[in-house]
Amino acid sequence: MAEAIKCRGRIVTHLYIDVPRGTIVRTEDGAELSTLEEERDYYIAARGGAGGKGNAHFVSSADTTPRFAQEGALGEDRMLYVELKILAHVGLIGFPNAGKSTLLRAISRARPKVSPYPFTTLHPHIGMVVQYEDLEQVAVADIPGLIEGAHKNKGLGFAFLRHIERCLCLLYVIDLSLDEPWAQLDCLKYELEQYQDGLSERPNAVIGNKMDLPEAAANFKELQKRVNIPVIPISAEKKLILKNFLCI
Ligand SMILES: Nc1nc2c(ncn2[C@@H]2O[C@H](COP(=O)(O)OP(=O)(O)OP(=O)(O)O)[C@@H](O)[C@H]2O)c(=O)[nH]1
Ligand SMILES: [Mg+2]
Repeated sequence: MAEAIKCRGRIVTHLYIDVPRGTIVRTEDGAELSTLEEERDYYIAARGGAGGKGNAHFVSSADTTPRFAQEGALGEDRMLYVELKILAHVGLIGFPNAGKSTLLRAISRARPKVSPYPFTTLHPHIGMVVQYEDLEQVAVADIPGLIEGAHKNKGLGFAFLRHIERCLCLLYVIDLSLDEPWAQLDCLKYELEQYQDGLSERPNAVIGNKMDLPEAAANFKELQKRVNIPVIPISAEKKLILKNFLCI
């Protein structure tokens, strides 16, 4: 979502927008003015007006200590919209009920709601996950569930797909308790591709969830045969990675 900010340049001083990396600055009608990509990028949101003449300028033999100073001109006054382009490093992509929120709860301190019915998550939740030695953190976004036809704006539709566009890599979360789980993966990728060419091929991995359920093991093996990258078998609910199934 773009956020509106009102900018007023003061006299002489300009007003700079100081925002996180990957922010787009837009006008009220949506035209892009600037993208702030790097750490020290800035955008002059509103220019300050010219300064007035100070007291010293009005010194004369008749008035050696003038108490008068000229006011400067007013600066620009603008309404701009700022939109954060990058939502997270990793986006959790899956059908409703696949266990995305359960997974985010298992790997971070984020607390998105979990329940046994679809469309529990309506807005993205971000969890900060691993803290590496260099203190770099990985932001993982739990994104609302996708359904077939999302690219035609079905279900949560475009809103959902727009969030995915803002993730650097994707984790496809597949519910292994359902028959033919590869159909979930094909459908998810198809919807992403229909929305934007190449989106489904962002750096990605496949997570097979709900491995604690009896029917999941057979489905996992079949899914693994059909995709050309390793599927990671987990139970988000039990906080387990089933290493004996891993084919890495
Ligand atoms: N048995 C089992 N159940 C799970 C597992 N992970 C999630 N669930 C259950 O699946 C249901 C849906 O989980 P959520 O995490 O809410 O699913 P979601 O993908 O976030 O769903 P939406 O928000 O609707 O997109 C809940 O009842 C969870 O308890 C798992 O590893 N094993
Ligand atoms: Mg959810």
